[in-house]
Amino acid sequence: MRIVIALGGNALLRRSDPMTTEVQRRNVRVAAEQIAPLAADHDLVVVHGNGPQVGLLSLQAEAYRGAEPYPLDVLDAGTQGMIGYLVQQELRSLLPARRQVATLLTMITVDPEDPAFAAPAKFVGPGYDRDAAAELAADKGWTFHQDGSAWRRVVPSPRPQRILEIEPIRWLLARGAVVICAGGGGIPTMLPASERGELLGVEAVIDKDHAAELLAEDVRADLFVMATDVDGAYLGWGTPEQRRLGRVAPEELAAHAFAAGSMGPKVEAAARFAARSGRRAAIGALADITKIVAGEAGTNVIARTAHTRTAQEWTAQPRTEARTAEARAAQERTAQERTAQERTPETRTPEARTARERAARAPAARPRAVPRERPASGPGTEGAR
Ligand SMILES: Nc1ncnc2c1ncn2[C@@H]1O[C@H](COP(=O)(O)OP(=O)(O)O)[C@@H](O)[C@H]1O
Ligand SMILES: NC(=O)OP(=O)(O)O
Repeated sequence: MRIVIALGGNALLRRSDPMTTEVQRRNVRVAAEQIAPLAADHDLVVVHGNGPQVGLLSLQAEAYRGAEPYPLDVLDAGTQGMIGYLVQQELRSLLPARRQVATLLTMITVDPEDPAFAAPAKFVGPGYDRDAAAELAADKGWTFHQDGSAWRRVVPSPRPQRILEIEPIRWLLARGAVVICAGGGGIPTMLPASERGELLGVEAVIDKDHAAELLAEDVRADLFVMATDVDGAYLGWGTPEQRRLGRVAPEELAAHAFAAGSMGPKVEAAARFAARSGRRAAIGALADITKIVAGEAGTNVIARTAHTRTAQEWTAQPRTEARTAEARAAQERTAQERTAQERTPETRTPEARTARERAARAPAARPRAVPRERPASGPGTEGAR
């Protein structure tokens, strides 16, 4: 089987854990011990979260006054290296020497018009008590939402559209490597308005469950597993009546509400994958990965209509390729429109040309206008996670 496994950032750094390298390594080792035995029989792609880690890097960046803090896209890239390194190292230590493990920096495109830019919802960094969160919000202009009993910073989390490195990911898989990619949901990236324009990083953190789902479709995974710090998706979560879902169809999940920024994206990603692929998606505890793969643990999302999906439908164009084709067609249309405008005498003036060029650049320029949640005045008082 080909399996995409998404490891939760909160599972790698649990809320009660101190945010140290050693603690993360210990948690990564738990994950690696679960994943390594699967590598003998399966193609494996590992995606990791970065919520706690990217927030911590941001706090550290804010503490140094000698330079502008690094933007979130750069910090996202940092977490791909940092966490990817730990996962790669721990897996290599457990796998036979001949089995290659590779971590790939992965950029994923997002839509500048995504409504998520106006409604930050992705939890990052440590948890605070209410007063400490209010102080940081006032000091740095950050937004905080309640996450369980703690308050955590939230940042925009636009939907992933296209995985720019999908080809190298497939090359590595075809050569038998265990691939660690799309870490932290990928580095959010804006496509240029024209083929030759520059790619731009975006101040955001993509949800790694949505990114992993896109990836699972793009690599034609047989199974998509989201491993986190709970043993499944619960109905009535946090109430005395809470009940874990065992096996469920995607359309049944749509009838229930799940928490935005945590279980919500997992449930949505699982339902989407199961419905589109006819294959199984599962949500469960990091320590249970082997059992989840065997279908013996977690919340398993399986389409009722799986048998009606033909192999031909599932082998049709993957989403990233479909988006690429759409984007190319849009670029060609824009180029044709521009050529037509240039042929029109009244648009040939320098002013008209400048306005047109500005308009062409506008979508790509937008992410720079996404509020940078700053300024800073030293590190905040952190509560326990
Ligand atoms: N309905 C629910 N069922 C189970 N867990 C839930 C539910 N609603 C919210 N949660 C929370 O979701 C968390 C897992 O999501 P998240 O923190 O985003 O995980 P990760 O970072 O590991 O991907 C759990 O620790 C739990 O506190
Ligand atoms: N990027 C992301 O979704 O990270 P978490 O899994 O840590 O929330």
